[in-house]
Amino acid sequence: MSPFPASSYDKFPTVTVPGHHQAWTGHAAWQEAARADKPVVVDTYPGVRLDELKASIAEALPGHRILDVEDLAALPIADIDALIAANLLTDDRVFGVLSHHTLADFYDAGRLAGLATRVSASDVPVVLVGWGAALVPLPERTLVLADMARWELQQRQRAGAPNWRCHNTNEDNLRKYKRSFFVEWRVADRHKRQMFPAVDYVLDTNRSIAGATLITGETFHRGMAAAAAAPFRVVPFFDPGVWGGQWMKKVIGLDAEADNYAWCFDCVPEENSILLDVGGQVVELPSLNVVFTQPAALLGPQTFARFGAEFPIRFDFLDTMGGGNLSLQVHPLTDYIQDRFGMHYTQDESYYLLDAGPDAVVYLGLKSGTDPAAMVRALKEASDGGTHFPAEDYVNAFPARKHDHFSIPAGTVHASGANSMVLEISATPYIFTFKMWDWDRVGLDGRPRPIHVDHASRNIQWDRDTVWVKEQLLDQVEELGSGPGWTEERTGLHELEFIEVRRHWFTGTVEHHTRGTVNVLNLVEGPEAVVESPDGRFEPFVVNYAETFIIPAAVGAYTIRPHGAGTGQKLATVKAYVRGTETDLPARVVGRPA
Ligand SMILES: O=P(O)(O)OC[C@H]1O[C@@H](O)[C@@H](O)[C@@H](O)[C@@H]1O
Repeated sequence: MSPFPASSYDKFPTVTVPGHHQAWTGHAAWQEAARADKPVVVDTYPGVRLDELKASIAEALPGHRILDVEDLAALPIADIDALIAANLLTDDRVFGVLSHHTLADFYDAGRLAGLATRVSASDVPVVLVGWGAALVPLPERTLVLADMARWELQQRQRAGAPNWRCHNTNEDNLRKYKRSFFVEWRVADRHKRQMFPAVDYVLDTNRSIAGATLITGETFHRGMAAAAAAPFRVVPFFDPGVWGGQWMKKVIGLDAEADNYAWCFDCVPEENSILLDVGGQVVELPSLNVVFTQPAALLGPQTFARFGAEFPIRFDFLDTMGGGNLSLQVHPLTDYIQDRFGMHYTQDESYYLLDAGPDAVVYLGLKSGTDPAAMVRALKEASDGGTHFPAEDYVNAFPARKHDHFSIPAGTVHASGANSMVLEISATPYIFTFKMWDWDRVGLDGRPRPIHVDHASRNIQWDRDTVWVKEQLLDQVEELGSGPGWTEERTGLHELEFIEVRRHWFTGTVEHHTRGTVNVLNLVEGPEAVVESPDGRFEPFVVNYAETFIIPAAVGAYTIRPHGAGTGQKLATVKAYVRGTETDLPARVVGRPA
């Protein structure tokens, strides 16, 4: 294993909103929102602490009447439970079916209309609050979106927060997450997207209600447009796990006292946040807002046409250095994930090794000659009866070295072994892991982690054996071109997957072009590089070792060269994009904003 490289990895990247913009905090925020002589409507993302919010508004605006729209007009939770029962189905702790409800389904339309009448008849100014406050049919209003990133919501759930209007403080976190993932967040994002064109203000409630910062809708939209016009990074988050390791602590500079860190999600815009610098004040918002408000500029017309307002590429880290094996697992085929869970596309993956111990292996594909029935029987016995599953008898273990790239098309049995530092370059879905064997251990909560042998056995592609994996998935690197001070290679992914990955090794300047589609990169070798615009369209953007960064489709031409501590060294980036979405049409023809 190479000594852990030190990195200046930036854990709090920000996007500067150009121009002069104001932000308000505390009482000043509510006074600003109430400035116009109109009812104030504060629509909250589910999970925002409503009691604190109401108390804080009451303190700042003592002359106002505050009406909680949820208490006054939402359906009883038992009725909502009945409506969404089909989405949460079964006893399964993890998997449900994606909801296609709208927030209006969870409300009594008559009561919403009654609230509107009450507001117009009120002799004092009114503030409406709650998830769905914007559904009250008012002729005029000041609309505030109180927003929050999913990652913060998960932390709150782990600390005891219930689901929306539920009394499930002590429920298993996986079940809380399931209700959020399959229902609440789908409905909330659908509702939020409708509000974006009309928002007067956006409130960042990620930290505290008392310290919540307010910006205008115009500042918000400028910030989103700024993100989609230049290279940017989302805010990474780090999570411990049963197999977690020690590498990220040292390289990224995380809490040395923590037991381990397993995951770093540093490009999962669905869950991450983005930091906007608004005149020196930092505002945190879900990075998904960039995807929703700027889909064509960010994704490019062809990726948007194919996926909708959805960021299809996921980069994350899996650190098992000094830790354990991931569960032995398989991901669903597209046909299965659509049929069973209502997802549009599946969890195709790949592991790029940022670093590897001398004993590191990737478990990948079945041993040639494996008898499917015998393997499924052994897995079932192990999960039912607590017997040992001899994984090595059934599954290949290939040595893994730094800079190896393993493709893992859905349906292929796999796991990263201990003592590996993986950069996952995968399709965005991330919870559809069918664990088959968890190496005789329990999860961090002391309970066995959920095992899904039945789902797994319906998805394993039994012909992906030793021979197939060696031919199709190992050592696929192909040199594509070179120039002064650089070479370009294709490292993956397998032809069954939709992501193309190019690696550049360079000592000089490499010319890149988005060709009308979003690029996601990581500096996988060398301490520091700079991304520049040949025609000065964006400020030089410095990236450090192991940082993932997004180049929006609208950027067009950009260059990357060694910089600062990286000057004079041989560096490498990996770059991912959706195959077949590049276009050589001029930008104006493909709809790039002016
Ligand atoms: O099931 P465990 O062991 O936690 O591993 C789960 C991890 O596996 C990897 O292959 C990927 O699918 C990750 O997205 C996932 O988080």
